[in-house]
Amino acid sequence: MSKTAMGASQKDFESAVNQMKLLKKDPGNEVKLKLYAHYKQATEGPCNTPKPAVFDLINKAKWDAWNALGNLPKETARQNYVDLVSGLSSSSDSSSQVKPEADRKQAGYETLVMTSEDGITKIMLNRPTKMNALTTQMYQEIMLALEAASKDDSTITVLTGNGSYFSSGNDLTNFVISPDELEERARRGAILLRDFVGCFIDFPKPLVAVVNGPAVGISVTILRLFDLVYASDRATFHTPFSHLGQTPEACSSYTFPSLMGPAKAAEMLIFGKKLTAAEACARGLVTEVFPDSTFQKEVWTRLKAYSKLPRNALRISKQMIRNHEKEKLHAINAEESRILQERWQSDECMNAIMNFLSRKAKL
Ligand SMILES: CCCCC/C=C/CC(=O)SCCNC(=O)CCNC(=O)[C@H](O)C(C)(C)COP(=O)(O)OP(=O)(O)OC[C@H]1O[C@@H](n2cnc3c(N)ncnc32)[C@H](O)[C@@H]1OP(=O)(O)O
Repeated sequence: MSKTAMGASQKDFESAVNQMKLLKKDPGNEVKLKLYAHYKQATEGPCNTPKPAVFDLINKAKWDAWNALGNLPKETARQNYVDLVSGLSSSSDSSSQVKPEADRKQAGYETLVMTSEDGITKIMLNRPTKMNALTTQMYQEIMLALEAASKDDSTITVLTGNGSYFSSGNDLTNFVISPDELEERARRGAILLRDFVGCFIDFPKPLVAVVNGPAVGISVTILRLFDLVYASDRATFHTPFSHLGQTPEACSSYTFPSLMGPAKAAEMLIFGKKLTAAEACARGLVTEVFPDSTFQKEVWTRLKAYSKLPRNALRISKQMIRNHEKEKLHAINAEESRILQERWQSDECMNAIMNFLSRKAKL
């Protein structure tokens, strides 16, 4: 359907709304937000509801999209909605029976690649030239991806990295800010960290880390919140918090001592000892280590077999194992985030980051 001088009729609009309900292919978050915004504008006019809280990510993204339409007339919003749906329907009509890889990829993420196939949703960190260092945008996209994965019809969710690293942890340029912004940014950083870790604590389905290479910082500490951790023998596990003037996060101040004993946990979390994959496996942080040459093949064969197990049984068993600790983990997460909010404003932390950025220090 194309634009006419009269614009789309109410009947065209209603038919587009019905067509959307029949759409088989997920159009991705970006398009869904546009559709939502134009639907609201067409039916209710300019955005008229209070802005959701900053950590209510999904409702805030929806509100932002609607609010961005300003005073766009209802008729124009109706026409835009009809055009958007028409574009989606024709592209899904022309899709072939066997979907190519690009089609299975879900749109709407800039820093991740998210795919769903064979009962497995894979979230791949996708900043290989920066060793998958985690930017603010990436933390937010991972939360959105986990939220989507928790509701899709897959059995297992996997997090992995593209390129040679699993992840080099927090992107240290997240802290490159002027001194007058520091307090506010530290406050927002602590909220983001708490919400990010909270998504892993609450994730309802079996969650698997496919650790394809070295892992640093938060990409190590978060692993204890996964149900399976498979590692290549090329992977290393490094938490250099003290070197950075920082302190443990992702509940590791509690989970690591309970997993490996306080003496071994101290070696990692206080003194920054880097572990090989075999050492991490011996300490219970990693489930199994595979030779790098056969890593992907062996791991994905295993996961495809697991994904055929009864979905609800897997989910309920995961929740039974995890639920005992949930409340405690949320409390620890909040406390660790609060302590880091202070640390990020310390001279020790600022100096360490400046050293990294001026290349005086590398881990
Ligand atoms: C909301 C906030 C939540 C905060 C939660 C807190 C978490 C704490 C942590 O995660 S602490 C861990 C922080 N990570 C680091 O300290 C790692 C820093 N990086 C390095 O030491 C090295 O880059 C390396 C050892 C990971 C890899 O070294 P290598 O020599 O192999 O490669 P390069 O250094 O040349 O890296 C290639 C480019 O990638 C950039 N980069 C890598 N990691 C990070 C990072 N963590 N932050 C920012 N940038 C990173 C690196 O700068 C290179 O970029 P360039 O090509 O533009 O120079």
